[in-house]
Amino acid sequence: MLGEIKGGLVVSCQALPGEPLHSSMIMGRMALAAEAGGAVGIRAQGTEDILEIMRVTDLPVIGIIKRQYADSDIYITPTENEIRELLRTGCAMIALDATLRKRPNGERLEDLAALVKSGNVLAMADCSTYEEAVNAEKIGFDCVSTTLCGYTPYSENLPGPNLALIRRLARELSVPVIAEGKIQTPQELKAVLDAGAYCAVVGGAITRPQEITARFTREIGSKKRT
Ligand SMILES: CC(=O)N[C@H](C=O)[C@@H](O)[C@H](O)[C@H](O)COP(=O)(O)O
Repeated sequence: MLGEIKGGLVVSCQALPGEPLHSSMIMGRMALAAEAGGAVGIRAQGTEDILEIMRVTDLPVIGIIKRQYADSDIYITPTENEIRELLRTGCAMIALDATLRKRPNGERLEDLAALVKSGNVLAMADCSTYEEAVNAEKIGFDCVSTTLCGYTPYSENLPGPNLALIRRLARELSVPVIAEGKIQTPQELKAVLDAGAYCAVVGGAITRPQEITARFTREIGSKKRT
């Protein structure tokens, strides 16, 4: 599967409860549109969306489940329960928070990576810093991503993708480095690949129309009706 996504664009099709497009049917259609536009893979949240996307497209799916636990800030595939749910979908890769923060139920990252791999599924490490990505490679993840850079209190929070981090990781790690997070334009997509990313994941700029609309309205001063 990693070979299939090399050098390409993976589109993240996610709408959580409370978002305007929250619907498996709509996420399936988003994925179809992404496929028609040349995407090489889809990242999706929740078993219903993943199954619908796998039903309507031929693209490999990176599956996650976002869930909050009271005893931890980690919410992207936080525990072995979410991994077991994802393994049942047959998705090609499972991504999980690979930060070094305390996990729910005191679970250990290395055990979770091993659980993913025990299902013959690739494990993707969502990281926020260089050190986290190095650790993820060491404990056996198949690829690392910059998904959480700017989303942990201690990581560098830039308005766009962190090109310096991508460049450093691509130079120093052996596993593929996937650029994910804050890629807003085709030019930024090109820039992350030029910085050495193996492939890139773009979400909101393609699949969250409320964010796209807000980027336009901000430019002219919003005339939101009350
Ligand atoms: C931090 C976090 O929770 N990121 C989530 C991870 O799955 C998604 O909400 C993002 O949309 C995804 O990472 C793609 O990023 P962007 O939408 O910026 O292109």
